[in-house]
Amino acid sequence: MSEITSSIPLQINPDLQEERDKASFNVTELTHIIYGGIEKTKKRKRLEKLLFSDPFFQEYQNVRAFGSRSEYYAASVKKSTKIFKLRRQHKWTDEEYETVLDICHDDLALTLHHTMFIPALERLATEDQKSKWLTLAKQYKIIGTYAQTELGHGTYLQGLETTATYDPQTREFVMNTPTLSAMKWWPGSLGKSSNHALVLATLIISGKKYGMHPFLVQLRSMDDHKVLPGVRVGDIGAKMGGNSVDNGYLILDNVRIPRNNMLMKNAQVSPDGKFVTRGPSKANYATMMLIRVQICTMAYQVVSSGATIGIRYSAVRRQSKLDPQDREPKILEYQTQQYKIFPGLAMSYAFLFASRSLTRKYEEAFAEIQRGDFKSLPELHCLSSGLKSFCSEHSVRQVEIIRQSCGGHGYLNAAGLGMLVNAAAPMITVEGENTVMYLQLARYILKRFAGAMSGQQLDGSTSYLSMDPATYVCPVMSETDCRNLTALCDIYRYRSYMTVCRVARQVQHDMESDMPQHVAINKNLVDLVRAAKAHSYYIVVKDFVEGVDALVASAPVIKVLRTLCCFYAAHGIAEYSGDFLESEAVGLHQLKWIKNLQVSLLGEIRPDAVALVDAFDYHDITLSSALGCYDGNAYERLFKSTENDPMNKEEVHPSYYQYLKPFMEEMNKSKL
Ligand SMILES: CC/C=C\C/C=C\C/C=C\CCCC(=O)SCCNC(=O)CCNC(=O)[C@H](O)C(C)(C)COP(=O)(O)OP(=O)(O)OC[C@H]1O[C@@H](n2cnc3c(N)ncnc32)[C@H](O)[C@@H]1OP(=O)(O)O
Ligand SMILES: Cc1cc2nc3c(=O)[nH]c(=O)nc-3n(C[C@H](O)[C@H](O)[C@H](O)COP(=O)(O)OP(=O)(O)OC[C@H]3O[C@@H](n4cnc5c(N)ncnc54)[C@H](O)[C@@H]3O)c2cc1C
Repeated sequence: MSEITSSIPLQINPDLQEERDKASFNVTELTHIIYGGIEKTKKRKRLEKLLFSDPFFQEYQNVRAFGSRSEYYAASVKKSTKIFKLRRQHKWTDEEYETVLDICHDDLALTLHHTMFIPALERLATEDQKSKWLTLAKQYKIIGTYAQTELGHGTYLQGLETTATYDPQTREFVMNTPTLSAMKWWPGSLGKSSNHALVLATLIISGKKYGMHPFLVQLRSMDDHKVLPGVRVGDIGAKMGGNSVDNGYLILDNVRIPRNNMLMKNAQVSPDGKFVTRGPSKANYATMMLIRVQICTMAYQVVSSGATIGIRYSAVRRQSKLDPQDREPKILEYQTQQYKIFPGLAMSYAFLFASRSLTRKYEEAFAEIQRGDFKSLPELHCLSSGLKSFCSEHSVRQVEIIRQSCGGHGYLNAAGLGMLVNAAAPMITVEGENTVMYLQLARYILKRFAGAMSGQQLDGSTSYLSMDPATYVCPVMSETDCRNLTALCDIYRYRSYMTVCRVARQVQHDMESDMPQHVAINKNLVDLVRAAKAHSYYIVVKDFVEGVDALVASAPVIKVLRTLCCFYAAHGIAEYSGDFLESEAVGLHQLKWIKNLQVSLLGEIRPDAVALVDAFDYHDITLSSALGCYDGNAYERLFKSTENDPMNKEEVHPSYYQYLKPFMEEMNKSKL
């Protein structure tokens, strides 16, 4: 009788335990730092226990892995409603609710209601409108989405074709989709879930266009969820990932809504059709900025989840030989394996500090904006655009590298990595496609650089553009200097300065050669994006260094974070060495030292790798990975996962009787 069963051992895999035993720092201390203190960690654990004691959350994983699209969507609606009900029952604060969403770590079918519809009402509605709709939305008496993107335009908001034409006779707006390309296409939770949508449309009064404004449109009956007259709505189809969400299309055929359904915090239309605006013209873009900031945090969650799976698995997977006399080593021993996974580990901590710093700046600026002071808006728009792009681009790429580092098993859904990559991939596109967002930052940097050239004193994230480049001497004079975080940060700053300076000069030169501005800009777009990336890299490194410097923690925790920070900065210089050399931020000697350091840091990080991912403290259900489970019993869990596979339900699959059996019979009879 075979001893092989699909039961999961009760004990931790000794290979993983060995890693935990040799950690140089206290994991719990780092967990508290990551989650903002002991109380917050405890609260998160309580919420986790409450959620995951319900067997539904375990069952949900199976539907996610093996269910049809429709079953997955239905389970996700159930999950959303369960969470909404729990929120009411336990009177969760907004912060507690955010924590629950982080724990769930998965696209909820009704996610847009929470992530965009409510924040948009908060930002774009008047106080009167809020007391009506925000209250209804928060009580889930209406379910809404944010319908901005159209089939023809997502990026270029001035090109949106949906119209809201004011009719002063009836004091209504007529909402219309005039062309195929004008139909709303992509909004999450639109296809099947929402009964309301915040529709972003071009306002027209007496034939004159007044730009993009938000309008609340009811789509479905509140009695039976049937689609209302004049409305056509549906799901846009299966996607690479995120298939629990019903991204939808919407066609409005001259649907009339009351005047008060235009959200009028930033601009009003009076009953007799007069248009009055308040605040800057981009005030209606406020919700997008919030989500861009949140995407940086999502990028941290994505890459830290990937790193957790990759590192735990690499500590229990043994393969090949290093020492011919010894047993097969853990794959984590191979330097090449460390080189694939540790950049993701270091990036996780870099993005933790960078997203924290960005969120703080956002909250400060948002408070000012609420008071009617918009002075920090341009800086915040550009900082969030750049970091959203940088963090999403790097995290998605890194998790794919980690997936590859897990060999064949990384390709299984049960590994959790493919789903993670596919669910995270849209971060690159949503809330402003990354290239477009980098270019928003580049445009701002060019203006600031021109200001600095004309003697303006700059503040904020671009203040370094007023530096005198002639004073720069590479601060790394010896191999030991390479460990100096301030020196590494200075190298990034100078590389960014030079990249900006070069493209600014080129654009200026092209324009002085009588090239129209738009031609000169287009001729330099690649370098403009490169400048925006260099600036964003500098900001992330700076936030990491400053974050670690400001930490109040034990010496071992500080030491391990400084090592990671050093590795993150050194790895970036090695990876983009061409840019660093070209800008003369480093010379060949320094580059060689930094590359050597990068490799030797792999060995320094190695003993703490498992502890560093344990500190993220992800629940197994949140990670949803047979390879990355806390107990390290990866093989048992992989085998166990096959039990739920509908392919294994019957010993003989129905397709055998339908196709294979008759085919085999035919083949056996054949004389050929
Ligand atoms: C694990 C999880 C994984 C995945 C998650 C996936 C999905 C779930 C999450 C979210 C759902 C996604 C929801 C959406 O995608 S909603 C749709 C989002 N759409 C966009 O973001 C559109 C992008 N386009 C734009 O924002 C704009 O069109 C633009 C590119 C910025 C250009 O705007 P435009 O009006 O044409 O302006 P310009 O003429 O180019 O610039 C004028 C001036 O305005 C400044 N500006 C632009 N935007 C802003 C802003 N938001 N705030 C402040 N200022 C802004 C711009 O810098 C320029 O300034 P100048 O001083 O240079 O004139
Ligand atoms: C999963 C998912 C969920 C979404 N959810 C929502 C939602 O809830 N609500 C909503 O309204 N929308 C939603 N969207 C739409 C999303 O916001 C848009 O797809 C996004 O803004 C990008 O716009 P686009 O698709 O028009 O890309 P395009 O602009 O067509 O981009 C295509 C290419 O053109 C390039 N390009 C475009 N303009 C420029 C330029 N000016 N300079 C240089 N290059 C340029 C881009 O860099 C890119 O390479 C969602 C999309 C996805 C994938």
